[in-house]
Amino acid sequence: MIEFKNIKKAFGDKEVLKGVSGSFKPGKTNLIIGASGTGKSVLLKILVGLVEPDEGEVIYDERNFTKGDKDLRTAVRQDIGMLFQAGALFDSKTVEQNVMFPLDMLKGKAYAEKLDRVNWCLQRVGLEGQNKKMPSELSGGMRKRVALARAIVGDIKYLFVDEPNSGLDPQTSIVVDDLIAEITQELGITTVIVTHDMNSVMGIGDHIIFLFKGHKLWEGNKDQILSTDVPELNDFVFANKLAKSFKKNEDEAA
Ligand SMILES: Nc1ncnc2c1ncn2[C@@H]1O[C@H](COP(=O)(O)OP(=O)(O)OP(=O)(O)O)[C@@H](O)[C@H]1O
Repeated sequence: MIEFKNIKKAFGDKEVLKGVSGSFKPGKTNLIIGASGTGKSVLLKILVGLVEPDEGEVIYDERNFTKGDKDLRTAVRQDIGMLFQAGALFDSKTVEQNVMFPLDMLKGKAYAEKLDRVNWCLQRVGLEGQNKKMPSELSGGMRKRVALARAIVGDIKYLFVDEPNSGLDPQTSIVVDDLIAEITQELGITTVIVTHDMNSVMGIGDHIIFLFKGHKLWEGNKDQILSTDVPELNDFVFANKLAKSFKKNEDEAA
């Protein structure tokens, strides 16, 4: 389980996070949602230690990541897999080399052992036998799956994903979302996804945190979100015209 308590962060005089707390459980896809600029990515970066909070703490299975020493932080980091937008594939490396990259950082593993793990991950994301392909030969959805294989290659406990569907069409997005949710359940890992894609919310939102202007305004699951009476969340959920017209019809029928 990942717990975060009273997280505050400002950049200059701009307070981005104003005391956000919560927890994420294993085997679940946990989503952080909210409008643009509301602090979702900053919270994600604080959780993984890329940004330090001004106040508050992050605890991984009773290990205090914020206050822990270097060894504790290194141990937690080794349990973390990341699939971030900026973490694109290396264009000059093959699929196999890309996925193996995190394992190459760890000393003491034999190549055959690393290759076994890479092949297992590639098979799990539906890319068995694509080892020697170059990223340029793959579709956007396949590249995302390679990045997912790379994120889980290190026998992780926690998976962090920033906007998994950016640049993907709606159908491919669902395939990637479902794959992340299946892997989360199978491996019993704690997955945290930042998104503003309502399809993801409705498809894989086991646990959802809604951020608004630096506060956690609501939390719940995909079955509860449509009947929320929090106006700011309603505006977010029913932001597009199609969803608005559904809502209007439902309200009129009630
Ligand atoms: N390193 C930084 N220095 C200064 N300001 C920053 C920094 N990182 C983030 N911010 C500011 O913090 C605010 C929240 O940014 P964040 O990226 O978390 O938003 P977000 O909710 O993820 O939005 P989006 O959905 O558009 O990605 C923004 O106003 C952003 O400009």
